[in-house]
Formats: sequence, C-alpha cells, structure tokens
Amino acid sequence: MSNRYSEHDHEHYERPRRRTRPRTKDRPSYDDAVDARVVTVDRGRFTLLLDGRRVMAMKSRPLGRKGVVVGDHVRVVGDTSGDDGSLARIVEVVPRTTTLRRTADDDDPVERVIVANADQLVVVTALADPEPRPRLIDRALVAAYDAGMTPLLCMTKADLADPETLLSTYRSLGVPWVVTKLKGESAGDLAELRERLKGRTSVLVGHSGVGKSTLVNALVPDARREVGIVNAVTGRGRHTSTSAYLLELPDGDGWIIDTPGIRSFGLAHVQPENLIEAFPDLEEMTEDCPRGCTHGADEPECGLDEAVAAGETDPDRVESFRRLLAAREGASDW
Ligand SMILES: Nc1nc2c(ncn2[C@@H]2O[C@H](COP(=O)(O)OP(=O)(O)OP(=O)(O)O)[C@@H](O)[C@H]2O)c(=O)[nH]1
Ligand SMILES: [Zn+2]
Repeated sequence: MSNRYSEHDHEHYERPRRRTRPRTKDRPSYDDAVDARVVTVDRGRFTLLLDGRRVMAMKSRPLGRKGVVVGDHVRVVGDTSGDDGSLARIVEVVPRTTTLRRTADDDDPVERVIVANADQLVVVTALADPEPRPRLIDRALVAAYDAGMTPLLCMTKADLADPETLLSTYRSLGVPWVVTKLKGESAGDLAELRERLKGRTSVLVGHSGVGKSTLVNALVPDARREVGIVNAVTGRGRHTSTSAYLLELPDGDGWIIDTPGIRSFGLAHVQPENLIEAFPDLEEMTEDCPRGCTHGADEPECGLDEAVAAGETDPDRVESFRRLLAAREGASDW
C-alpha cells in the first residue's frame, strides 16, 4: 500500500493538509465499480453490456497499456447509464479464463490477444462454394487447442456437398462437428448447432464466403440490427463491422463472438508442448522423448513413432497430430 491515497489511510482524510490538487480525483478506490462484458472495440472506445444495457466506455489511466478485448469481463465506474454521449470508465479487467491469440506478423509486429474468455472455437467452413481449405481448418484447430478451447467444426452449405470427405480428415483427431444448411430442402435447422453453443462462449472464425454471416444472423435474429446500432454510435457504416463482436444467443443460451475482421491466424507463438497437451493419449507416449523433441515426423527418437510401431496407437491419429504441428508454420492468411 505505497499509494499515497490508499483507502486504508484514514488519517490522511482526517487531518487537513495543504494540497495542490483535489486528492480524490485519481484515487483508485473501486468499491462502487460494477461488472460488465466487452461487446466490441473500436478505436479505443469499448461497447459494454451491463445489466442488459449497451454502455460506451474507455480505459481508465490505472490500466495503463493493459489490453481490453472482446469477451473480457471488466469492472466499470462513472456514467454507466448508457445514455447518448455518456462514457463509463473501465478500471479493472477480471482475470481471463482463455485467450485466443495471434502472432505478430508483417502487418502488425505485436502478438495480440484477439478474444478473451471464450471456451469454444467454431471453425466455419463451407462444404462447397468455396471449397473447404483443410490447411486453414488445421491452423484454426491449432489456435483452438493452444488456447485451451474446444474446437467445433461447423460445415455449412450441406445442401451442396456431402461432409464425408472432409470429415474423414478430422475423424481421427476426434474433432466435434456439425453440419448446417441454410438453403434448399429442410434448410435452417440449427438445433444441433444451438445445442453445441448452449451455455458457452463460442468464437466463430471462417474465411470469406463460407456463410458465417448467414449463420450468425440465423442464430441471433437481431444481430444485424445490433451491430448496426453500435456502428451508428461509433461512426462506422451501418451493417459492417471489422472488429470482433459479442452477441448473446436468444433465451440466454450462450454467447457467440463473430470475427469479421480476422483474416489471419499467425501461429508462430504456439509451442509443440501446448499442442500435445490437447491430446492426452498422445502426450502420454511422449514421456520418454529426448529433450526438446517437437514430436514432428522428422524427429529421430520420438515416442510417437515407437507407439505406432508397437501398435499402441492409431497411426492416423499420430499423422493428423503431426499435420497440425506442421500447420503452425508458413503463411498466416485465412
Ligand atoms: N447453398 C447455400 N448457400 C449458402 C448457405 N449459407 C449461406 N449461403 C450463401 O453463401 C454466400 C456467402 O454467405 P455469407 O454469409 O455472406 O458468407 P460470409 O462467410 O459471412 O462471408 P463474408 O461476408 O465475405 O465474410 C451467400 O450468397 C449466402 O446466401 C447454405 O447453407 N447453402
Ligand atoms: Zn517426441
């Protein structure tokens, strides 16, 4: 408690003292702070959800350079009315349960947290038009496992193609999956997807054209209007958003975070040890690996090869794991 204005310093308040500025002005006593969640971020301004109200806020000085991202649970003070022109102040970021990150790249030299407190990463891919891009799916899976998030492979446009070909690539990894179809016969049944999203915070990623916006709008009928309202306040175009955006599912059935602006997924920060932790059965077989073994295909004495040779594990699973490991490298574009 070296702070001169510590709240425990009662004496300080009782004894009149000469001051050059009002002492309470910056005193960090946040007993009156209230909880809120970050919905979206735009040029240093945060839209929060607080007791069902949309409230604009900025970071307060004591937070310094500490980042505040979509999905963060925060504590706020000041004008939390949400009235036009009102601005609250974020004074604290509640410790995060997960962080989805992306590596520094040519466009941006800083490693960044993209989204906080999400427990599921939904990799949205079309079965056709555009064709699935397994390498991008692999990269998204790596990001999910690294972040400690459950992946969900969501295959859209099931009216155009059969999911089996794509599924065969991911079956040995045990990646949970759903198919959706928002056009054609029996279109629009999202019951299975809703079930998977229930009670969780799920980030949706996918490259352009896979049908992610269509999906978000089907899941949250108000989505377009909501994003539009916030964008009107922040001066963005009405129905466009380039920032990640948190939306509540109807009936309080969970949260989704749409990520329209995320076009790259740099993974250079991902350590092999973090990745293998997502596969406890494989990890167990690497206990006797030489120090620094990455468990890649070219490692001379990797326990995974011994396990395959001894028939103790599914070779497809090892191969798929190694494919993910290799997917960390190279271009980061979606
Ligand atoms: N056949 C078929 N087309 C679909 C389905 N879902 C979406 N589409 C179409 O696919 C196209 C792309 O859908 P969007 O929702 O805009 O795709 P997006 O992933 O949000 O793409 P961006 O907006 O570029 O990020 C649109 O023409 C949709 O009508 C589907 O289940 N089946
Ligand atoms: Zn190894």
